[in-house]
Amino acid sequence: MWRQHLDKLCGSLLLLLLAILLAFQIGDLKADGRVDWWDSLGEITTLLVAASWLCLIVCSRPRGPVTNWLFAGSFLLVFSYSLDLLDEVLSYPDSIRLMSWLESFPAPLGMVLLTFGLLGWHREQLAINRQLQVRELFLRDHQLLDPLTQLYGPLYLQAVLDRELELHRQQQQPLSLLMLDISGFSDYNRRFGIAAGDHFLTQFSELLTHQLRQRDLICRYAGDCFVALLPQTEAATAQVLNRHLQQQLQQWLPEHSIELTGVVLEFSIKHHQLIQNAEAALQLASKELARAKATTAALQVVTV
Ligand SMILES: Nc1nc2c(ncn2[C@@H]2O[C@H](COP(=O)(O)OP(=O)(O)OP(=O)(O)O)[C@@H](O)[C@H]2O)c(=O)[nH]1
Repeated sequence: MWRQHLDKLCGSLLLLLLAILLAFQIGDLKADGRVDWWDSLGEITTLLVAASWLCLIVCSRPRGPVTNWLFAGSFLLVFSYSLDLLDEVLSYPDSIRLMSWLESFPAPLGMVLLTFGLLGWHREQLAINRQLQVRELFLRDHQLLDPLTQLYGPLYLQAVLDRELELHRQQQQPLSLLMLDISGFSDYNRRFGIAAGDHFLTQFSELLTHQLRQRDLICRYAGDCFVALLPQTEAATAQVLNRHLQQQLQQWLPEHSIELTGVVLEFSIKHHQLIQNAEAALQLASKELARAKATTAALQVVTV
């Protein structure tokens, strides 16, 4: 997991190194007797705790905005506390205030960023919990769940889509379906092996689960094909979601030529007689997906 954050880690380490070099450039070493060892011990402990937060974040979090907040927050703490510790062994001329600012300002800013990140993490966790609660209702029926990704399978999707189509007709509310295919996945399997492919599918399913809302339903429709059913959603929102997922995937796997091909079916009230049931809708989406792949379009939008 930490490899995903290599760019951030290198950039941050460089910044810290530059600040330390600057401190040695500006400051002079204090004589031994002037070092307050108890104070230093406290500062070393604080620095180690902040550094361990940073390690935990890079080892356990996928790339994304919430991780960026958490990373930036904890890095600023590490930055501030490192310079604070240097302050114990270096003394700076009274006329130069720069080191004092670099020591003092990043810590409170880091706290604020960390708080934003924790709020995001909290929201994410609530969304996952909600998904888990809904899933729990169906756990006894193992046929409905895909054993690898623990997402719903096509049988459950079909049942819910039939119900949603009925509601859509009765209540005339917008409804969209996003079908996504991972292009280049068989190549990924060949290069890295089936186990790595399985891991990829599991991670991708988690990414989908994080990105969608409480009312959305995510299913693994076939091997590398996923469907998100988006009630009360216009096609434009589904397109934004698709774009967002594309970006996440590019960041996550920049070195592999894996891409998403998507189809958005927007069920319009006017044309609803064209699509009678879930089976017909899924067949149409599969057909449009094949067409999008043939024309190398990233996304096909169809109103039915
Ligand atoms: N690791 C792994 N691979 C799977 C699983 N289910 C299906 N696959 C593989 O997924 C691939 C799906 O085939 P394709 O849709 O032709 O793969 P693709 O390379 O993405 O081809 P295009 O979508 O046409 O670009 C096949 O290589 C399957 O072996 C699974 O559970 N785990």
